[in-house]
Amino acid sequence: MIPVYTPEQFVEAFISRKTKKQAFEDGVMSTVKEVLENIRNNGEKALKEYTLKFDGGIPENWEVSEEERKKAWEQVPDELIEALKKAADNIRKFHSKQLQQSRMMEMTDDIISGQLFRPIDRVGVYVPGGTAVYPSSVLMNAIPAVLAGVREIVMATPARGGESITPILSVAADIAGVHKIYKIGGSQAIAALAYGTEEIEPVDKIVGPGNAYVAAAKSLVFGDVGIEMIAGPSEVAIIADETANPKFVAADLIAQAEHDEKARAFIFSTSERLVEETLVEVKRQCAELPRREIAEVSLMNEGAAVVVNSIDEAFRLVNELAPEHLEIQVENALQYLSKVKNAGSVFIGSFTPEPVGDYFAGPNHILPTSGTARFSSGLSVDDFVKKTTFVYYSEEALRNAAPYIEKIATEEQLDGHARAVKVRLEQ
Ligand SMILES: NC(=O)c1ccc[n+]([C@@H]2O[C@H](COP(=O)([O-])OP(=O)(O)OC[C@H]3O[C@@H](n4cnc5c(N)ncnc54)[C@H](O)[C@@H]3O)[C@@H](O)[C@H]2O)c1
Ligand SMILES: N[C@H](CO)Cc1c[nH]c[nH+]1
Ligand SMILES: [Zn+2]
Repeated sequence: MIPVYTPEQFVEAFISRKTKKQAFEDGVMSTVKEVLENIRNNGEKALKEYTLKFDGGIPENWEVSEEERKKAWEQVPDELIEALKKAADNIRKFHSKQLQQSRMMEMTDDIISGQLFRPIDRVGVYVPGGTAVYPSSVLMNAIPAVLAGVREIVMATPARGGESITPILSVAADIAGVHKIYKIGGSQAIAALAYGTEEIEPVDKIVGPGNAYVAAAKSLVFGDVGIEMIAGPSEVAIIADETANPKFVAADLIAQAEHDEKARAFIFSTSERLVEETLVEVKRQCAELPRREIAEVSLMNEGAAVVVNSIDEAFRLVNELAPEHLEIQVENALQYLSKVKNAGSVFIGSFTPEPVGDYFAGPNHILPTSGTARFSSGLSVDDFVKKTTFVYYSEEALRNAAPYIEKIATEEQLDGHARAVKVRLEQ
């Protein structure tokens, strides 16, 4: 069910910028533009209209009440709470290493410069909830924001038919440290967070994954608010040699494919036998899967199996592809880490399937997709921090620097700039 490509065909179909599909379909873009404009101009009235239209009901209150949040703890099994707490500990531990202190540098005796690190004040985190429930994404979104010191973290997630949200999301929000939860989804949630309504205060930055409507909305509000990235459907690229286990490889391809019909799962192997056995395994394992239809459509339309001549060729293709997730299932896999140039997150060896990272290991699972790992990185504490530079010059220091500054200012024909220096040194 996964089509087989030659390396050249793969490049043409999945990497070439000329053949790359546009990010969002026209229909999605036009719907989202209308939603954003209407909510920006008409606030609550428009937010209710779209929530009813796209999510089938309007909740009594947008915000999940304290009582609902408390009750949620009674509705979630203890073992699930324990699993989430353990995952949260790992995520906290990993992300706490990303924290940076403001720094001051004495360049000379009379020149000081440095950087202030300040948390963003209000952040909106989007947690998808259309076709699956993602408590793990609550943790991944919010824990780095808490560590960065964000004053208020508000979470938005859809509530089907105007009901409350699934209790596990509320529990995960408490574990992570989310301050407010809104029962709003899709592009209407992004509009409400970006522009505010009579009942919802706007935020400074919106982070988190979502479907095409959410992603398109984030791309359009960027500038009015910050965003971390536009995360598209999930992706995995697996590099496997003849020592890899086809059962494991097939399971990992399916694990991404089951997210979304548009998810992309690729295998690059030096072994024709492994590819053949993996394809058979994929068919067998898909048959047992509750989300089988989604996975099958994804693997058939967006998947690829490529037989390569060497592991080096596999890395060349993968580095051009810049996938969200890369699995290396080859002999002595750790040794190949140095060959990775572009990837959101890497999973090394046969016993590190990608779901280890989705749920538990600690690194973030909100990662760049669609080739954007060429120039961007996964969500981190940095996304919630602003870095403000500062400088201090004494009179003596300015006197020493003046000729250089004046020279460049004059070249730029900005005499006012030159004068701002000169005027201080004239007395
Ligand atoms: N990168 C990550 O870390 C990560 C994590 C979890 C999920 N995901 C991805 O997030 C996506 C989740 O998508 P989802 O749909 O399940 O949830 P979602 O919450 O992103 O989207 C659902 C919302 O979309 C809106 N919507 C649906 N159809 C619409 C239409 N025709 N017009 C306008 N609005 C419409 C509705 O308001 C609905 O509430 C998947 O692609 C999944 O792979 C990514
Ligand atoms: N694999 C997804 C990121 O692409 C994250 C996720 C959440 N839950 C399961 N998986
Ligand atoms: Zn996943």
